[in-house]
Amino acid sequence: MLHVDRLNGGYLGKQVLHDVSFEVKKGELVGLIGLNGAGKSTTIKHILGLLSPLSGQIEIDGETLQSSEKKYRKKVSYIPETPILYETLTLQEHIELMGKAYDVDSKDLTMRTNRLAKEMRMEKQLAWFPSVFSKGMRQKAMILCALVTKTPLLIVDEPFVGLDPLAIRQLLQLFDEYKEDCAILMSTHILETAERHCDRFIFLHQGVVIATGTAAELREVYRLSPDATLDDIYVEAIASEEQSS
Ligand SMILES: Nc1ncnc2c1ncn2[C@@H]1O[C@H](COP(=O)(O)OP(=O)(O)OP(=O)(O)O)[C@@H](O)[C@H]1O
Repeated sequence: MLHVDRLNGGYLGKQVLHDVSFEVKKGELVGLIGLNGAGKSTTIKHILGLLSPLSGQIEIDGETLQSSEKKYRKKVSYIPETPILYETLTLQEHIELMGKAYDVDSKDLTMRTNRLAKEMRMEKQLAWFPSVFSKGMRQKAMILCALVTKTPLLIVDEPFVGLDPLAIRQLLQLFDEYKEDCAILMSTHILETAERHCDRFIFLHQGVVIATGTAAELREVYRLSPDATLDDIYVEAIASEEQSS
């Protein structure tokens, strides 16, 4: 669903990503893991088309920004780490705006909204303005806005910050359903949760992909015992990278 091929990118005068290649297939929830400053958000900004690559290609469900910007943008939705909401629109109006932007059939939109609002315990809040939302409610609002679109690719940046334990569990269940016919790329530092719910992992270090695979595959790569956690694997990956550089 998502193919990132030899991506070199970053900001004006500062290359951050070096030959980054990976893919996320339909049916997968893939964890993008890296230290602070590793380049996770920069990778996400490139996939969302907010930054232009120096070289390389990004394809979502057969489309690139070059082949058709409009089609490409409709194939990806995004849950940002920091909620961005319009203070003059209710949550319901935010969702309607998303529906229009992504051409979601109005019946489907109503059905998805009702269901997701119920599951995320946000039914009452549909009529509220963001100014009266708690931090967690703002985050849940962003989640609802992204999930109603049902795009082939969902990108999620640190989704658990500010959510209560029940909401985290509900969100992970929603991800499980969402990925049945879509793909999800999730950046997170919460390795314990990632280990339990992600199908595969991409380790990004100093703008370079140093390893990809399932937890079992990565344990083999780093010759770790079968009970090594993702945390152990990640620490080993960084140590061996720093030793060899
Ligand atoms: N707007 C910007 N202009 C220039 N450099 C930037 C900009 N944003 C980030 N960077 C740099 O790009 C590099 C990668 O940052 P990025 O935000 O992608 O890291 P990250 O992996 O998402 O980190 P974190 O886990 O802390 O969120 C860092 O060296 C950072 O200083």
